Amino acid sequence: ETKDLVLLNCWVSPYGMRCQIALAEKRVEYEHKEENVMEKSPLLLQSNPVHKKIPVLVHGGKPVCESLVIVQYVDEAWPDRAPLLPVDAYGRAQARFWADFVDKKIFECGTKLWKLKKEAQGEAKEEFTEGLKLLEDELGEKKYFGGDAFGFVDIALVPLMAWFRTYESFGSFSAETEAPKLVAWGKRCMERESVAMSLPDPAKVYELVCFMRKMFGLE
Ligand SMILES: N[C@@H](CCC(=O)N[C@@H](CSO)C(=O)NCC(=O)O)C(=O)O
Repeated sequence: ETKDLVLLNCWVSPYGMRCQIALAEKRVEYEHKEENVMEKSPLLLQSNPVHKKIPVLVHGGKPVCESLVIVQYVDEAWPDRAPLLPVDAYGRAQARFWADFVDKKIFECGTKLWKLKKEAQGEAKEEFTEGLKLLEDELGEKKYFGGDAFGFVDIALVPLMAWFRTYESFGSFSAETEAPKLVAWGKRCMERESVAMSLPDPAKVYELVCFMRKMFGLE
């Protein structure tokens, strides 16, 4: 099982963290291959010729690309334990809707907070904090996004906890002020070993982003 399951990843990627959490929830062993996205390996280029991006899960030599697709694949390939998506069609549709929202309004937007100069950030910052508020409302008083069970939407969003410090710093906002319920939810998720073992130290993420900003001439 271990030899024929490989995750091509990069430790700082919130997308890769999703896959690590899903595999940990399923207690599935796999080989973690760290990629340097500035020097992509032949295996990565061959496994994801379309986007040439990590994460890629290679199962029995067959590549699965796109983090949310990988998480759903993991749920279906190991269906006998730790279900990640709800069983009913409507619950699955809602989970997919919010996971897609997280992609667009949190991570795609969040990237702009550190990749753009202050003056160009305006719209992205608006969209990001608006996204946080909508997620706060969606979570409400629930323990997790799916209710009492940790699941797909939680996995999609929780890598935010490793990036929040970086987004706050370059987006000049306070997570505690903008999204107190999300901060509390993030702490609850971090109590799960599958999450704690998959998320890097936020200070290390911040350090790398500062280095990348210098590399991109943003500082
Ligand atoms: N929609 C995809 C995004 C993956 C991605 O951006 N991967 C980045 C590293 S993490 O920011 C990546 O591989 N970038 C390499 C490149 O853009 O050349 C997913 O959900 O898997």
